[in-house]
Amino acid sequence: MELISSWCYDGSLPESYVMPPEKRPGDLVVPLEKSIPVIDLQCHDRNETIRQILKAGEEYGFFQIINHGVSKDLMDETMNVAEEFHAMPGLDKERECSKDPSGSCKLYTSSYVYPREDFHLWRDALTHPCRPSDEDIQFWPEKPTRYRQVVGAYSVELWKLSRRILEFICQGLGLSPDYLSNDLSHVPKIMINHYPPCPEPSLTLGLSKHRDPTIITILLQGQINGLQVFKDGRWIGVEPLPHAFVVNIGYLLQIISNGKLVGTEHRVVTNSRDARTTVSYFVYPCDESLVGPAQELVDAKNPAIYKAFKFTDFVAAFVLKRDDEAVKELISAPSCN
Ligand SMILES: O=C(O)CCC(=O)C(=O)O
Ligand SMILES: [Fe+2]
Repeated sequence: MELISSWCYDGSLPESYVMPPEKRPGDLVVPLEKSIPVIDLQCHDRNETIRQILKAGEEYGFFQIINHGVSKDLMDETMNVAEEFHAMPGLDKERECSKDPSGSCKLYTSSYVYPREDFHLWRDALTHPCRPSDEDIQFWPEKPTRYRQVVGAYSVELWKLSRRILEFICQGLGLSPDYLSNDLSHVPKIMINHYPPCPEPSLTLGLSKHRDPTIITILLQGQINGLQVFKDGRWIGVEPLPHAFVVNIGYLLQIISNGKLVGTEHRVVTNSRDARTTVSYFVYPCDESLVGPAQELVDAKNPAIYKAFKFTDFVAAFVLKRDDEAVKELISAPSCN
């Protein structure tokens, strides 16, 4: 595995990145729709905010938030250290990401399963847990020098923001506001994605069409286009808005909400001019958590369409094996199989 950002490539796309024609991105420039809702969290009418979040979660599975309480300086600093990290020499990056013998801090290229891929994706990524307590920080990169300080502060703010959004969602669903404030959401992870300029954006992708195996994801996407959402059979672009966060409903929350909210598929296209760096904040359950439709949302009129499963089993089928049949088997209620 060699990081894309470490090569001196000769201007052409290596064969191993060329996707089969049916998987290629097609239209790179898609409408940058204003339709993905932008929600102002400073709105003083809490019920109105909840209504907007629920509607966006049902219709798009995606929304952007502004006036969310995370300072612009901290967002800018986080983006700066994220870019500085990926600009370091490859060996430095590898050294900075090998501090934990259990491998909690990972640097990789393309996806987790690089050796088994039919084709590779045009992205490098750094990921690590980022719980608000200090226990994870000892394994984080120490270079760039401000990494721990800035990403530490960012993790604290994103923890608070994620709690707020989860509370809104729970209330909107008619659940107790703290329904998700437990082991279902207690394992946040940061992922710093880097998509270098790509010689042939029409032949490859930064990230293939996927759903996030999360409860929710909160994304800092910077100023460069690239994120697209699959809605009603077509791709729509998520417009970069200064200092907004993009929030999406994860596949697990789709299941917990018994299909009321949607964990919409999305992808990342590359471009030949600008490098793009993004910071994902993934809200995950603990490994042993049981995930399934909330009982409060299931009745004779709304029978469960999913059954409960252990989060680790989901990771094995969905992330590691990428086996659609195994996922279906694991999550579908017996009558839906
Ligand atoms: O980089 C982006 O715009 C999206 C990243 C993403 O979808 C992910 O990390 O799951
Ligand atoms: Fe994603």
